[in-house]
Amino acid sequence: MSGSLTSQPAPLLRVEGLCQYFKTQDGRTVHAVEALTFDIKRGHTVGLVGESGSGKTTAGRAILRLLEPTAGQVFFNGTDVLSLPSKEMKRYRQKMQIIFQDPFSSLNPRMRVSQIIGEALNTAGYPKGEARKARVEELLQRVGLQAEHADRYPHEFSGGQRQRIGIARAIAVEPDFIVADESVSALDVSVQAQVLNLLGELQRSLGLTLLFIAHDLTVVEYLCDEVVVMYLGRVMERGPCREVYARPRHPYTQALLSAAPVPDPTRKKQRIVLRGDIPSPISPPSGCVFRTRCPYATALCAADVPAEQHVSDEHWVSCVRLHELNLQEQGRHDNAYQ
Ligand SMILES: Nc1ncnc2c1ncn2[C@@H]1O[C@H](COP(=O)(O)OP(=O)(O)OP(=O)(O)O)[C@@H](O)[C@H]1O
Repeated sequence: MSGSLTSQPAPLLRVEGLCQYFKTQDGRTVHAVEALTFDIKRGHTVGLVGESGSGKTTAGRAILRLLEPTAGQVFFNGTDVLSLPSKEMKRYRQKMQIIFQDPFSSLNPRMRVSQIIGEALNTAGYPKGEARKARVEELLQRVGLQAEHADRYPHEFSGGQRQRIGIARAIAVEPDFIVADESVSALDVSVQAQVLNLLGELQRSLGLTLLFIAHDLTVVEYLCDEVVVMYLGRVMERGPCREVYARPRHPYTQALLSAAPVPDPTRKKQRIVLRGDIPSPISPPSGCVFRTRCPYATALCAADVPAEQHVSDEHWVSCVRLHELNLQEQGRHDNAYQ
């Protein structure tokens, strides 16, 4: 969205070495998020992508401290929010909001829209009375609904309208940062596009910083400045969308992009089909977690967890064979022109 900006704003959010484990009933450990590191510049939108089970939702919730992370730090405007006592955290909660995945279960069915949004205004200490009523109406109009919708219950709305109510609730407290968790996936394509446009418009006009959690790579390319690609709890590749989409360097990103539909049918591409299923996060593979499905894996990949390698600008890739694979690609390319 703001990818065309030439100046580089400072990060509003920095996630460092974030780990979120869960214990199963039989005492085993689920490594849902492992050593997650990335940042989001103020006013930027970052897309978090990966297959189902890669840890995206857990990461979003851990960042907002809706879960208590196992390890790591989350700096919001320079403050490590994970180490804040709960009283101080309350103040930060207002600045960091979430739009939930499912517009059907995230709104209390027994509350009118005015109460749902009013509840958010309560937590922000907004005064009651006429001013609040006016604020609710203003928020509804801001998200493309009407003032009279304030008296209705969630079941009286369509999926797209409910999503808009969720967005109004999130922006009611004037946050700086919003996690939007697949906020459009439950909707049909045209409604999805309208909600995406609304999010984009609000991001620009309110100067919001967004973490957009999604399966759909096309949506991320459309909406986001940077992308973080996760697999089995770990980051495989991250960087500016224009760079990662044009030159994906990690075999997993290449496979994901090869499976995404291309809007332009003349841009033909070969689909990379990954073998096997995603392993269990209870016993992730040693070394590179992607190696059991990677077409290029060698014994080297099982040895150590690959360190992130700097490719260009702010483009990082976690693959020990990165340079070797790139040389091979280069060789193929050169041969093709001989
Ligand atoms: N409370 C929990 N207890 C145990 N395991 C959990 C818990 N929450 C998530 N997990 C596991 O953590 C892993 C990551 O789940 P998560 O929902 O974060 O992935 P995701 O990438 O958001 O998937 P999806 O795209 O399907 O929403 C999964 O294996 C999931 O089963």
